[in-house]
Amino acid sequence: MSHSWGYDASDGPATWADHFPIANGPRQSPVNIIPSQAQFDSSLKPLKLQYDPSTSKDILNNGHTFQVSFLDENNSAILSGGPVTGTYRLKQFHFHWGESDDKGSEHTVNGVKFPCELHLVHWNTKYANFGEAVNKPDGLAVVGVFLKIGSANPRLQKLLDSFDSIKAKGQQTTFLNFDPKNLLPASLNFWTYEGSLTTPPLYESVTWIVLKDPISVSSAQMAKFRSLLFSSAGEQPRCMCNNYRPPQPIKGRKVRSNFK
Ligand SMILES: NS(=O)(=O)c1ccc2c(c1)[C@H]1CCC[C@H]1[C@@H](c1ccc(O)cc1Cl)N2
Ligand SMILES: [Zn+2]
Repeated sequence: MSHSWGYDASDGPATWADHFPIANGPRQSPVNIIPSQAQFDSSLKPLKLQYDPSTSKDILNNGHTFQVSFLDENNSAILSGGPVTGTYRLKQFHFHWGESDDKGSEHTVNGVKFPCELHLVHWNTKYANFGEAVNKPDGLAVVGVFLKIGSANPRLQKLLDSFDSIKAKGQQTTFLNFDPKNLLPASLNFWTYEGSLTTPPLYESVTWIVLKDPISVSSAQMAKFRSLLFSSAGEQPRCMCNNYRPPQPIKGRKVRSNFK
């Protein structure tokens, strides 16, 4: 039975090292990105994201966030190029957000928090499956996309419309024909660094690819994110928000960019 963890004072990020000592490891995520200290690397290839809407499967409230999972038996939805070698398959995407619009992202830029951050999780096909890849140093590639308060984003609407059926922990519903490409900004300019999962088990297995440009979300749409619950049906309702880990020490790591 894996140890239960959360985001409260009693079980949140400050306590995770008690059961997951890697929390104090050398390549933990997220980090604060300081653009002026990032190194432009002309050898970085353009990021290639080739997604297939027919691979989307379901949407689940897992008690920490909500996630949309994808069929990953073939190379229909893949990431390649950028900082990685080989082909990584899309497994799922999920978000992190705050109780108010002034916080919620995991990565920060010059110390600035965004209200929300999207993570698209991909696993390295040099391994047999996700479970084999998840704890290998080159096992995962996660694309991070910031959400910035602005006009309502119609591309989020299908997600928001499903929230009433996944309000509580453990609730799941089918979620077909969703193209995650629609959640990406126009530019795929990115920062990249070697890091970890941002929640337990905090495996140091992630090549992070954080896009420079945000997508928009309205304040009203953010309020809908906060209608989800950490708690199961029938339990005392607990608002699903502030499900973000704060930036971790960079410990000498270099953040590279594919843009000047
Ligand atoms: N914020 S994030 O993108 O860094 C992040 C953090 C933790 C976890 C996930 C994503 C998801 C997606 C990949 C692993 C999966 C989960 C996990 C970890 C280990 C497992 O053995 C199984 C699962 Cl399902 N935990
Ligand atoms: Zn995440």
